[in-house]
Amino acid sequence: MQSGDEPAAAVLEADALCLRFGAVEALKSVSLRVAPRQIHAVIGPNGAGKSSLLNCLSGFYRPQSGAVRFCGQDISALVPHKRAALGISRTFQGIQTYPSMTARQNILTGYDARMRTGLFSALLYWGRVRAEEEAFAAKAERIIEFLELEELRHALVGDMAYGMRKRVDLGRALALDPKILIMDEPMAGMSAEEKGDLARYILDIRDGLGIPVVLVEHDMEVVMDISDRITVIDFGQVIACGTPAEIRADERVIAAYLGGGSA
Ligand SMILES: Nc1ncnc2c1ncn2[C@@H]1O[C@H](COP(=O)(O)OP(=O)(O)OP(=O)(O)O)[C@@H](O)[C@H]1O
Repeated sequence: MQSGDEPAAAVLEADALCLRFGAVEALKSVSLRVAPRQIHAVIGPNGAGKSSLLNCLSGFYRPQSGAVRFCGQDISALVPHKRAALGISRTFQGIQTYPSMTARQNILTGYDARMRTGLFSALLYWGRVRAEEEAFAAKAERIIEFLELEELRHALVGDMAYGMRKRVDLGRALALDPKILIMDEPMAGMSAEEKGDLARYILDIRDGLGIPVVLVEHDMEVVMDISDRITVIDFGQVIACGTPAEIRADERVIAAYLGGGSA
């Protein structure tokens, strides 16, 4: 685990984001900085603005003001697939896998966004396409090993238990060769055992792959166990940011949760 000290450089940074939906102020000047090799959780009661923040980071929502920076570059104007191509990968609530495809095929779909060779040049440079495909197949195999999916490599995802489907979904997100991984409620709907497994993979993603993770999660036990840093949002505002120990002792956080949070 990292210390609670503010690190020098941020991989991903939100700076004073303001997001409105009509009269609803979903985010009121929200800032966040994710350091290298950091698991950074975003928590808060229902409707606090957590998913809105993730959507601003990955480009699905465009805040009215504020900026999003990735490795120092202002990416506020970039659409989601351009952010993905830079290395900002994301998993969503629920399942994003294709049920009629195998685990391996699903993971390979993650590479589609990275294929450098377009259709026209593919016709001209068949060899280059083959080389690219072989490289992706080798990488997919490493992800299969990393996520311990060897025995399910050729199994149809639609036949798998929920936790395994979520694991394949994570594999698809890792196929992007991300420089950061954003996860929206990854533990939702999982059994205690599945949560334990996923928590271990998230820690391995940080420690083994060196990829920082931003996650929104309602399971406080998991959040407190695996996070290096936690940002707490309430009514669209950051009310606290610190280590799990600091957040646990924070009076505003306790009040926000006891005062009506169901998270
Ligand atoms: N696309 C949208 N259109 C209109 N209002 C929205 C939209 N997305 C979010 N909101 C509103 O913005 C506020 C913040 O919602 P958001 O989903 O970000 O909260 P949350 O913290 O993720 O909640 P939960 O934990 O319940 O998922 C809420 O009042 C919500 O109704």
